[in-house]
Amino acid sequence: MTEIRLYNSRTRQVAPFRPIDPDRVRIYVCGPTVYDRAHLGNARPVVVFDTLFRLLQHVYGAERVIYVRNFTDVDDKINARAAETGRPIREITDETIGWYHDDMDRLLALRPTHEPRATDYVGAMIAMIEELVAKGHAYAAEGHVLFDVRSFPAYGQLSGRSVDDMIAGARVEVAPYKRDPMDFVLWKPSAPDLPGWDSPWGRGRPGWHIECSAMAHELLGDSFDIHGGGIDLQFPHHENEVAQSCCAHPEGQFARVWMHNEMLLVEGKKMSKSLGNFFTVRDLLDKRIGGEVIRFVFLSTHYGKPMDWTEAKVAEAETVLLRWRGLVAGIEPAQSPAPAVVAALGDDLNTAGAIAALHGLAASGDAAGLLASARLMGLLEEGAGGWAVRSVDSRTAALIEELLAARAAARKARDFARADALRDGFAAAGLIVRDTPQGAEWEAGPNFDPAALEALR
Ligand SMILES: Nc1ncnc2c1ncn2[C@@H]1O[C@H](COP(=O)(O)OP(=O)(O)OP(=O)(O)O)[C@@H](O)[C@H]1O
Ligand SMILES: [Zn+2]
Repeated sequence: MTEIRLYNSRTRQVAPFRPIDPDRVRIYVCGPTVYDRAHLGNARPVVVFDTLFRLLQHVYGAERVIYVRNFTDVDDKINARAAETGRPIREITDETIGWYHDDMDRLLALRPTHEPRATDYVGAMIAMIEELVAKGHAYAAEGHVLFDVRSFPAYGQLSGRSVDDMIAGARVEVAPYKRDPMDFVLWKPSAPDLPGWDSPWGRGRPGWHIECSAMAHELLGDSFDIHGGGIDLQFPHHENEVAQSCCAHPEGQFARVWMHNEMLLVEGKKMSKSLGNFFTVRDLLDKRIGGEVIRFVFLSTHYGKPMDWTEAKVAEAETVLLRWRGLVAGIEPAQSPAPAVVAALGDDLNTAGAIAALHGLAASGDAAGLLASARLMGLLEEGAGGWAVRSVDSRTAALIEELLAARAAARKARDFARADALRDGFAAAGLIVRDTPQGAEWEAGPNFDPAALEALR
């Protein structure tokens, strides 16, 4: 059996991965808060953990891996969005989940085994909080329930900080009802016009951290194999998950391996909604950058390293994928992926090394091996062609858009000679253009010649 070695953020070491039960390999990954389109940074953990999911399925069997990724559908940001727009919360969260599925499907990410919505698990959260209060790890105060961090000596171990350092360094919310400034909210009161559930502490709603602890426990049990998410969640979110879960269920150990993807950066800073320096996955797809291209760019960098998004990386991915798609056209995939590719992935998900191995297969002319191995990484999938790698590179796509705009302008100006010349030029270049009520749609025909378009400028 292929050995998988993973870097565990908890122990800060790479170690061989041994599932608790090889017939039920269990992963939990923190999913999105659903009030807006996913930005490109949010897609990085999706692609990273999808690749891990595929590798585990390959090694242990597709039916033996249980992958849970939640939707946080109760949150202040969602309430704020509902207040701004006057729309019902459920409508906003349903719509956002639909967008998330559409966008992540385009990145060739498999749907997880379970995608729990937090609001379906509030009963389990209340039960867990009651357990924590009963065991002396939490206390109720002014309609809130707080976790008592001093009651859990291992608090801070995951992120490598002591409670005293945290207080000194962190921006903590001081509140009169907290015994210690680091104590965090498990439950809080809810105003009558906001979502709320009846509980032993009055009508209220859960804190964010308890959601993941409760859903992971319901779906995966006291102990499971891998917990993932972005490094930005390591503290406080994951630290708090550990504290809640280990104190409520001391017979288990919660997650054995913690994996954190590094951030997608924009000019050295984390891409994030709060900084406003983001663009969405949808923005890229609308620019006709293929989902497969986006996936390839992510896989070109190890998940543990910060990365930038650049036009050059997109162009490189397009070139490689187009060449590979040409090589494997009409070829049946080999029985199994190449050992070098599996070994690279097993080496703490060394996706850059796996891509280097794919280049080796392409160079040696092993198209069947290339196809089987690329598919293990979610690349060169059949049927994905239409929206996977697109048929033209981004520079050509931009030129086509420019020429279509020029044709529209010519028509508007009643310059029919120019409009007709463009129409004939498109046909001569093998570009199929259809006029629709939403505007012009185009497709590269079988004899498409991008060079012929240049002359139309
Ligand atoms: N720039 C980024 N690069 C990589 N992963 C990211 C980035 N930003 C967020 N993530 C990850 O995306 C996932 C979804 O997180 P969540 O929905 O909480 O994002 P968010 O808080 O809305 O984003 P933001 O941080 O932009 O406000 C988490 O696993 C988080 O770690
Ligand atoms: Zn979480």
